[in-house]
Amino acid sequence: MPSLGRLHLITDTRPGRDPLAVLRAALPVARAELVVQVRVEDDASDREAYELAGQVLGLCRPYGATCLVNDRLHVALAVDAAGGHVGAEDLPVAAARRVLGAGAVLGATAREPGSAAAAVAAGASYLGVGPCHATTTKSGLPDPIGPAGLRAVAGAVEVPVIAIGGVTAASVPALRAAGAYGVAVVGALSGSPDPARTTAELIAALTC
Ligand SMILES: Cc1ncc(COP(=O)(O)OP(=O)(O)O)c(N)n1
Ligand SMILES: Cc1ncsc1CCOP(=O)(O)O
Ligand SMILES: [Mg+2]
Repeated sequence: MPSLGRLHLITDTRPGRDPLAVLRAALPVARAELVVQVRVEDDASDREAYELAGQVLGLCRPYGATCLVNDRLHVALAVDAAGGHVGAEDLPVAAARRVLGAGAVLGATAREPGSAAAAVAAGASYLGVGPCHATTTKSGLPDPIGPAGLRAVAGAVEVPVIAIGGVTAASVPALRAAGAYGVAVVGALSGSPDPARTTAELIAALTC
């Protein structure tokens, strides 16, 4: 399995957002360090997810960036994405691994060491851990775990830990010090007035 990129850009498909414009700005800066997770709103159709994933894959390919699909693993298979990401309300990790196959990238959400270790034992190749900080991007989330919570998870597993939730370039050093291999962001890039510059700041913080 190729090494995982450190900057995970999760598509923001909320009204008024332009995920492909953000991606076009980020790709030339982050290149193969970029993992794009295609995440659509729950009420989006599979056809919409499929078409967005196909566009994302086409944009990623020349840069060697990785494309994953959130939740909808049949869409990941249909577009030949590198893999997918599942959480507590999605397919169980072991089932997701059977669907995607042994060679796929498979992320799983975790926020404490026990479930993190279980997800890895079931076949997760990386963990999305959070929310690390407060965020308005997704509602109904539990309280942020902060760098200390992330440190507990990172200490319990051998796979890359990707910090998610309210992450900005300014918060990356503390998350890395706590054991994060990389970060996943929605708002930091989608809401940036200059996504190319913000990507450069995130990459600098992740690779220094
Ligand atoms: C890298 C990463 N980490 C966590 C999540 C959250 O997944 P999940 O808990 O299934 O929530 P939804 O994103 O499906 O709403 C993620 N997508 N990516
Ligand atoms: C999907 C998800 N799961 C935990 S936090 C989050 C959203 C992260 O978005 P942002 O980077 O804007 O805080
Ligand atoms: Mg999910």
